[in-house]
Amino acid sequence: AHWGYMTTNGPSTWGKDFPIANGERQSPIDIVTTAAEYDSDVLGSNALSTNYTPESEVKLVNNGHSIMCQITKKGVLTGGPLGKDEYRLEQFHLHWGAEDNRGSEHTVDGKMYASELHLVHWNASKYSSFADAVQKPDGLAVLGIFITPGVACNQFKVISDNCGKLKTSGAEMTVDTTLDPTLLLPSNTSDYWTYLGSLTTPPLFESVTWIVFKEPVEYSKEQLLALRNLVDSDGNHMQDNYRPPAALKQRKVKKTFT
Ligand SMILES: NS(=O)(=O)c1ccc(CCNC(=O)Nc2ccc(Cl)cc2)cc1
Ligand SMILES: [Zn+2]
Repeated sequence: AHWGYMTTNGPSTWGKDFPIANGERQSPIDIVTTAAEYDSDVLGSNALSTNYTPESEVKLVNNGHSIMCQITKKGVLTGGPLGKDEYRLEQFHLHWGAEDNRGSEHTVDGKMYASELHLVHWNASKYSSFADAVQKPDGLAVLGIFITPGVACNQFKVISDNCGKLKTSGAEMTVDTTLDPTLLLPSNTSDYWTYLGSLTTPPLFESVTWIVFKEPVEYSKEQLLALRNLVDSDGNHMQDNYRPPAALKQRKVKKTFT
């Protein structure tokens, strides 16, 4: 059966088809803030920098386990733990709960946020495509942004206002409006945790340099409700589409702030 988030096909069953689920660098993790190591050279050498070109139209897909925005413009992430390598923005998507008390994949000292936004990039300095990079240990970089209920996020409106038209799995649509991925980021992009991990959904490849921002962004209750009204590939409400934290094993989490 297709993997999902229900009892019958959820995270505890993924190891059957994807044995790497119990690997050495799986994601997400619980970020234990006191154990994270301040690493000035992650910060010192060159600050993390994003250079995104605003999308002139927004391509949305309900892929059966999340809502995804496919990026067509050139967008580059570099610096920080990525060094000089340039990572190209490929897509972004989210994970969320049925209620505000859960929904993020990474947790901070055990605290779960209502949702988590993932901006997925692939290493264009070393590989020729996303598919080529997706299985390489330094192939991907994902920005993790925590979402908390509050004021509406204007840049996210194009997604939340169109969830109703993307109800069923496989639904796609192109919205003729601009979207600047930079405006989906928190105001403070200097303070983050970073560690080596994996895709948080099957195929769970251990190819991701994770960069999780400390500062959450706010979405309105209505915007969070719009996500919960999406329907997954089994015809159920797409909710609680998050993987719980995996074992840290022999890894260190670094932080850029004291
Ligand atoms: N939640 S997340 O941000 O960790 C995350 C980001 C990206 C994916 C990509 C899934 N898609 C994929 O794996 N595609 C693929 C697989 C094999 C080949 Cl050979 C080619 C393409 C999954 C989770
Ligand atoms: Zn994700």
